[in-house]
Amino acid sequence: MWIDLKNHARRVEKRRIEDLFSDPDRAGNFSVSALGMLFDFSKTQLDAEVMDTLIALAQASEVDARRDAMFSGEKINETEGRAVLHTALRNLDGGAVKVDGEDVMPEVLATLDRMEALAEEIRAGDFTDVVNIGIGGSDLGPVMGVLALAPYHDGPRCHFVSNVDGADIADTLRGCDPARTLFIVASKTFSTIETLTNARTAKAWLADNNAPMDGRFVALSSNVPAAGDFGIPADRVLGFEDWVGGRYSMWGPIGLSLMIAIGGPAFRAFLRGGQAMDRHFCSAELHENLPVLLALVGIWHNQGMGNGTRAVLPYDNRLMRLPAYLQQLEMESNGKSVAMDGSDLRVQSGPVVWGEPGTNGQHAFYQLIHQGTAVVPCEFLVAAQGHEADLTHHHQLLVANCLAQSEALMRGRSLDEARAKVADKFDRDELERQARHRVFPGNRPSTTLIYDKLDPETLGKIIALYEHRVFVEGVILGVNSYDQWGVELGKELATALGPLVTGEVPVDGKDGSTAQLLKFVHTHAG
Ligand SMILES: O=P(O)(O)OC[C@H]1O[C@](O)(CO)[C@@H](O)[C@@H]1O
Repeated sequence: MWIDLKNHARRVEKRRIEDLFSDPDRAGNFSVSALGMLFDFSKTQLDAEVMDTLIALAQASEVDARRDAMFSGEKINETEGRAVLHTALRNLDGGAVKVDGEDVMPEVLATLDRMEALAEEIRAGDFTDVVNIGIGGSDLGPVMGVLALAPYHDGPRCHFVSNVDGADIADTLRGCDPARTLFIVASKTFSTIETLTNARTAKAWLADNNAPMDGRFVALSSNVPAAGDFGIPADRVLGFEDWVGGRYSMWGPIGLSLMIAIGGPAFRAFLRGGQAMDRHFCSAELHENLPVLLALVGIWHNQGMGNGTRAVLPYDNRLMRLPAYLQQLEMESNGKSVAMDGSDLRVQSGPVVWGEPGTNGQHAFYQLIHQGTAVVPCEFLVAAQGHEADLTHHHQLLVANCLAQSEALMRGRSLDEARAKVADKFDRDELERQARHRVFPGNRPSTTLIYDKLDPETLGKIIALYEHRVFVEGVILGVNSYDQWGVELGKELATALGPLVTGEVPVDGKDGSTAQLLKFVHTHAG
């Protein structure tokens, strides 16, 4: 079937996407509306035959069966021997979920209640600032969510420190009052060097400012003993199980900073949004299933058309960290070249994901998207409504820009149109040269996800949509989307290089480049 996909790509490559709209039903046939959102993928080269192949691919990969296995607590993360049940964290009223025969829901719901009580205590206390210290999945979800739901904030200010670069914590703490700042140490393993280093610095900052440590730290971790060793008592630790992957963890304790910012009821609305997407994913037919369709469009572009990257372009400024969040979600999950069974992957691994919010990206990298030689499939996201009732003209302009971009990518501008644009400015010879620079090839694919308004429930739906998209793409590629062995080697080498950087250990046996860089550090570090 991979061959069929390539053959389809060859069949359609010269065709104009625009021409496909001579079929008056195209927009309706190549879009799906569910849960208050519309996913339009009609501005792509997909046609009924390609769709048949993609659906057949999903069926042959047993997406349905794998999905059911995931939701029922089977250990589908085979390389780590773990179940994958972040969905249980938002299963507010969905009944039992069993792992090794035991229902995990009573513990999940009790933890959610504890989390809410703690969040309310912090919101009602006299903290002005809350600093979440975490990295990767223990940072990107909460930071993305806190920015996304700014209109719902009524708690203390939330900051996020992730980078081991001392600049991150120093710049953050400069604006905080030691007497009124609470630290959240978010680390599933409680062993991540960046997070522990920052947490120790936070502790020292309190001590240096004669502020008590008591009641000033909360830990979010699966490793309660390690949090205890750090000095955070068990009653200030919110735990979660190993069946919640780091990049899928913002629905549970790791989302505490978001809950502190927006309050328990709004956080539960976020969970309800995720749960609604789970139900849709589990019940809708493949050809009407939002996550499946988003995944199939991704597979088509990445594997069929051979596009190595995809851009995520939210026309929603508060989703400014969504591209970064999706980079981890998608690239840590599906950036693999070994299949689940240990064999070499016979297709490309998942694509590079990147992006920026519109309209800012338009004034930065859209030049390449429109006129560069590589085709970058674009995924637009936009709300029908903004939050700023007195600034509707801004929102209308934002929407117009979003729609204009997908139209421009598809239509392009022909040489004749370009000539007409500049005909009165140049003489005949110069006109030809100038016109060529103003040609847009067009025929560049994009999809648009449009929703009512970015409220907590909608954010929950969008994030769960992308999570399941990654899962479906992973199943079709044949990889394990839930491990991340590719991050290990760098961590090991950084630990080994530490004493070489400090000079405790001589630089022996290193490659010439690394040795030269170390030498520069030693002579310039001051
Ligand atoms: O929450 P932890 O255990 O500190 O891990 C942070 C991040 O590090 C990784 O393990 C590797 O980058 C991510 O998967 C994870 O989100």
